[in-house]
Amino acid sequence: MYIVTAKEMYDIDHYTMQEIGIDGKLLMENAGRAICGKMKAIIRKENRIIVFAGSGNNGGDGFVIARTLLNEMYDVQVVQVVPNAKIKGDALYHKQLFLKCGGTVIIVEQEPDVNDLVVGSDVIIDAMIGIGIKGQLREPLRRIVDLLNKTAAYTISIDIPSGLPADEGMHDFTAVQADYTFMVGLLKMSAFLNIRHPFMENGRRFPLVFLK
Ligand SMILES: NC(=O)C1=CN([C@@H]2O[C@H](COP(=O)(O)OP(=O)(O)OC[C@H]3O[C@@H](n4cnc5c(N)ncnc54)[C@H](OP(=O)(O)O)[C@@H]3O)[C@@H](O)[C@H]2O)[C@H](O)CC1
Ligand SMILES: [K+]
Repeated sequence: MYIVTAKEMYDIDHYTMQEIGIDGKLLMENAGRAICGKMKAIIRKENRIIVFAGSGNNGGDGFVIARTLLNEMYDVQVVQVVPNAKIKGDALYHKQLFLKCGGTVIIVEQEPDVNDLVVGSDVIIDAMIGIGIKGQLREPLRRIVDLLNKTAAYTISIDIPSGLPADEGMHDFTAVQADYTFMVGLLKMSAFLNIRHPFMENGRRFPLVFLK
């Protein structure tokens, strides 16, 4: 079993893209589809599902997941937690595919009633930030994480619960208390550090799934 730091994961991704030649868009597609395949054991067609998508590639994974679920007739929409200008590169490509497939993207800064959306949902998919997190969560993510942690909806985090530090060295933080976490590629060190214990003590599980 390999457990990697954020830097090691980035090095492996870089090697996969630059040396092997697999395009980043394809890596993202594979990650999102593999997670969807496993997720179907947890979610149901009648569930109202919201994907919270952030600005980086973790958000890109979220757009792939949203499109895959939409195309399989799940009731899913995306809440984008950053302005449009922040979505770039591979994530923007997958956002556009989702929109062209008929998907709905609600942008947090234009939507005052995110709370109402969350209250009316059964499943939250947290694709706001993965291993690219730096320091403590900034607004509006901090407020959204607090909101998600109060909801009764089943919360599934992609790669790591948003806000959880990717590596050692940080102890004061706010993060999503996930009911389930799907890790992308390899197991991340953050899952094995003492810092994750408060998330378990709060009564929510943090199981790991290793996806090749
Ligand atoms: N391993 C694989 O096979 C693959 C993994 N993928 C997924 O990609 C993420 C890592 O993607 P990356 O773009 O490097 O980073 P993130 O999406 O986690 O986050 C970057 C964005 O987050 C913003 N940010 C950073 N710190 C904060 C903070 N404290 N508060 C708020 N926002 C923050 C940052 O914004 P800036 O304005 O600071 O630049 C970034 O926009 C990995 O976890 C996997 O899920 C890929 O799909 C490829 C395959
Ligand atoms: K996440």
